[in-house]
Amino acid sequence: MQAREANFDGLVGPTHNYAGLSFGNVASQTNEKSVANPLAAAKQGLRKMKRLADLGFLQGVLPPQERPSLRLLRELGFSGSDTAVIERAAKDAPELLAAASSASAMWTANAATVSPSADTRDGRVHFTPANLTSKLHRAIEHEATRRTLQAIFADPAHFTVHEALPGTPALGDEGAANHTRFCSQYGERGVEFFVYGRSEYRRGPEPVRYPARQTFEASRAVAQRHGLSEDGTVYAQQSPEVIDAGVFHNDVIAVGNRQTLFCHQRAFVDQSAVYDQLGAQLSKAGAQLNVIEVPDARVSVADAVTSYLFNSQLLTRPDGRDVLVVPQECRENPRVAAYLDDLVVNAGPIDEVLVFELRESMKNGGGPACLRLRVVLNEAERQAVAPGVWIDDALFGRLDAWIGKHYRDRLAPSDLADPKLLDESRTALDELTQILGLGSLYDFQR
Ligand SMILES: N=C(N)NCCC[C@H](NC(=O)CCC(=O)O)C(=O)O
Repeated sequence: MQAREANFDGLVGPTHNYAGLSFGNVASQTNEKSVANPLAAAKQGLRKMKRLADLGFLQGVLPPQERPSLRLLRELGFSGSDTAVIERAAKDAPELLAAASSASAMWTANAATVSPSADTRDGRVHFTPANLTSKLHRAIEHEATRRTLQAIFADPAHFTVHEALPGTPALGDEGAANHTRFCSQYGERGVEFFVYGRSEYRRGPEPVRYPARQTFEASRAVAQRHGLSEDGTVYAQQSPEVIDAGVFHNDVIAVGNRQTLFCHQRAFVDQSAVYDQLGAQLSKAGAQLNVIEVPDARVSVADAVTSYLFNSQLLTRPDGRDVLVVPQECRENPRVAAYLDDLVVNAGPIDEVLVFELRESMKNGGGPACLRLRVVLNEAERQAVAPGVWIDDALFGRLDAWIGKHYRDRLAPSDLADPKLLDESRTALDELTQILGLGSLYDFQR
């Protein structure tokens, strides 16, 4: 059956800020306490969506979550009116207020793991929202993510949206950032590639400096509940040394699409065995794996982490050409820029590089690939998606105006103490659900 890949980007929320919440994510730590520009952040992300939609890609949008999360703050013991809760948290535990205020749901590669219907036993598209247990500010996302996915992918004849896995270290799950699907054509049965950072029960190498967020046990559980076949599944361990160098998700060191895996030489434990296994499974699905491996000598892991070369989107255009969507930072690093120039000249599978300015998100460790959730859909499934979330000229115009009306252009860490931010945020989100036609998504609307 014919199918296409859709990308659903997270719309940056009005509380976008730099709180240094992600230990192990170099950009988040480096930019802690710098002043953010939520308006610019949201517009940068929206422009990426618009340009990709203009190029003929199927482009959707996922709404931000309600922040600050009063629910979290109340669960943590702050009480009284909403204003009193925020003022008290700002005074007694600003780090908890920051966690409750993060706009991190914008990185929708961490929203869920998605298996297309061609791969699943029951022929439905399966979604498992990621529990994101590794970080408090992210562990509070999955319930709202599930609600949003259910509102958008509502038809049970086509879609199954699971609960997140239990939130415990043994089952740490970071969603599609550690999952790649290979196939010959999108609508054909594919091979789903799960990359984990550590295993809770099988002894193996582990990073020593920074946390491994994804476990083998979580990856396997997702594959099982999605009803994937053994032939259609490959597991690999991320190299612990690169996690210790700041590669907190696999999508910071590798990206794949259809038959192509674009990755760094040091991405995986026992890398050649990983290629062999992937190649063997993929050949059973009628496709031949093509690996573009970037040598350390040309681009170091440190360069990959600062430029986000591998946090690119590898997309197949409707005319069959493959394009690589990279952040501006790749052009600013001379070694990465030279590598990309050669890649295109050498007439490999990548025909064109598209460069995007995503500085506000990048400063928190979120590149083009972090900002999107891939969902492969056949025509009937595409018809069943809530219609208001597809980016076209009209929706772009409405969202652009909505951002301009509601977002601040400056948000310093001390501004999180301002209770007006909650009202501004709720007013904006209330209007947004009408724009997207998603009904009452948020707690404050219920
Ligand atoms: N690689 C992918 N797919 N996603 C990137 C997620 C970045 C996010 N940053 C943050 O959450 C920083 C928030 C702060 O520090 O304010 C994270 O570390 O989980």
